[in-house]
Amino acid sequence: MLYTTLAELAIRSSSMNPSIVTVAAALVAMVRVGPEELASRLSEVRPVHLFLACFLPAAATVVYLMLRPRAVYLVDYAGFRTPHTCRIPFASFLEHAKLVPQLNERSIRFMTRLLERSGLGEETCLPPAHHYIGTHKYCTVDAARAEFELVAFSAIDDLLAKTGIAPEAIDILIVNCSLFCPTPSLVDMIVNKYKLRSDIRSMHLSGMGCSAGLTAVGLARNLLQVAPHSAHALVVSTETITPNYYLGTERAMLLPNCLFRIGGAAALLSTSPAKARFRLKHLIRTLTGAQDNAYRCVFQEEDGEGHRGINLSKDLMNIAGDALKANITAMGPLVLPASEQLKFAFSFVARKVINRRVKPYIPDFRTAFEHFCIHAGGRAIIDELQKNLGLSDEQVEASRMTLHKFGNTSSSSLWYELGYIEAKGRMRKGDRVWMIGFGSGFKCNGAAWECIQPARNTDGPWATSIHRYPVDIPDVLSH
Ligand SMILES: CC(C)(COP(=O)(O)OP(=O)(O)OC[C@H]1O[C@@H](n2cnc3c(N)ncnc32)[C@H](O)[C@@H]1OP(=O)(O)O)[C@@H](O)C(=O)NCCC(=O)NCCSC(=O)CC(=O)O
Repeated sequence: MLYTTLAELAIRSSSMNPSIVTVAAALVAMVRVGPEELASRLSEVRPVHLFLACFLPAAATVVYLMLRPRAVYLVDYAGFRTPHTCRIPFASFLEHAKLVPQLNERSIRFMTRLLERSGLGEETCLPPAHHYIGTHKYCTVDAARAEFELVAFSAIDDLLAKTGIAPEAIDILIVNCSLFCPTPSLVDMIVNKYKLRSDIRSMHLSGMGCSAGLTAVGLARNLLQVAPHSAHALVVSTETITPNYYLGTERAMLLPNCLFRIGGAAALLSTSPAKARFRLKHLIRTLTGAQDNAYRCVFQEEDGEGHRGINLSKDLMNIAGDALKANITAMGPLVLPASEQLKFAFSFVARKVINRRVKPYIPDFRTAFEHFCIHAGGRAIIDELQKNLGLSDEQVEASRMTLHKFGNTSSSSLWYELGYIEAKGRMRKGDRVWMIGFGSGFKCNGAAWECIQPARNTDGPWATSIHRYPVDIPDVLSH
């Protein structure tokens, strides 16, 4: 009787733990049957039954553990600290542009207008070659390599110093850089510089646009599933600006000259939680390139006069909005609390069944994330996301300030933003971060991280300027 009561108590008090409930239930059953009946039943058990009873659950557990996806962690990351010598205030940028014979007065006026409205500040940087007069003559393959070396090697040096990981411990190396793709590849340059192992798995993602940083993280996550336990994957994300200065007069191709700036970041991922700072919870990739307008909205081409550049479509904001919708439809169920999902489901059903004019419910992602890193692709992108996701000014502060301080640094902008949040001391253990990248293709990639260990110091690209941020960014900058 006492045993029965104890077991029943155990069942009640352990309502949250199924294994305790199972053991307690077995105990109750045994007590109810009685010792003699139990002994006679046990004597009927044959060795084969015992073997199967032990072996099958053990085998199932081993198979489950082997097939279960391994958790992937961000050990740490480091952003390239832009040197003061590469700074390009608006006045210098425009004065320099006036000296480029291919650019006419109308183009200069247009670029001036764009810069004033772009959300960029006076401290963004261009690579050394863009500071020379007669720029195009200096934009050689050697100069482009030098830019990559400056950015990537500095970021990797910082990362290795921070993490204390030796280069030989790197098992996987992925570089994403969209527009500069030399041979030997950028990956080979890193292997050569750091004398990495000959059995390293290495990949260079080119032509994949500004959202490729998260594509690289997703690829690293997948490769880490089949690598030895506790393997390390180094991801380097950058865009080499040197060979991409547009020298024509097409407005849609002049826009990148005004927005893109030098920058890059290195991130170390591992399946080992030791020393890790963040855990990768989810990564969702959306590619809408099957639609012609989405495919062509960020397009490298030659203009009518043969000048090569990147054509940014005016339709980009609508296309990005559609890609975002598809991405959050997949991300939402994984991260949103049940209440938000129910509200969304009700509005969906109401629209389908009752009236199509019922406003669709946009889930409140602030219930799922404490921090947001939105690709700093341009002021309009951040404005649009802030509006669509109902984010506060503080929640988009990291994106706006990154655009102001560093410009559009392509895929590395997300890491500068994470760095901003940490440098401001806003990251807490357990906080959830949503990174949203956009880029040519057209792609929208999203990653959800959980903080395990906030940064211990503010060393990094924001170290010398964080005390001046946030700054006020007017819609139109007046000089
Ligand atoms: C450039 C802006 C800051 C300007 O903002 P404003 O709202 O103040 O002004 P606006 O939109 O009226 O534009 C000002 C003038 O520029 C012109 N204009 C704007 N965008 C243009 C475009 N893509 N092509 C040609 N002209 C363009 C407008 O017609 C207008 O000229 P007029 O007054 O004469 O009509 C903003 O439009 C912006 O942030 N756009 C998004 C930039 C972008 O595409 N970023 C993604 C980069 S790609 C990326 O990051 C990923 C990747 O590469 O993979």
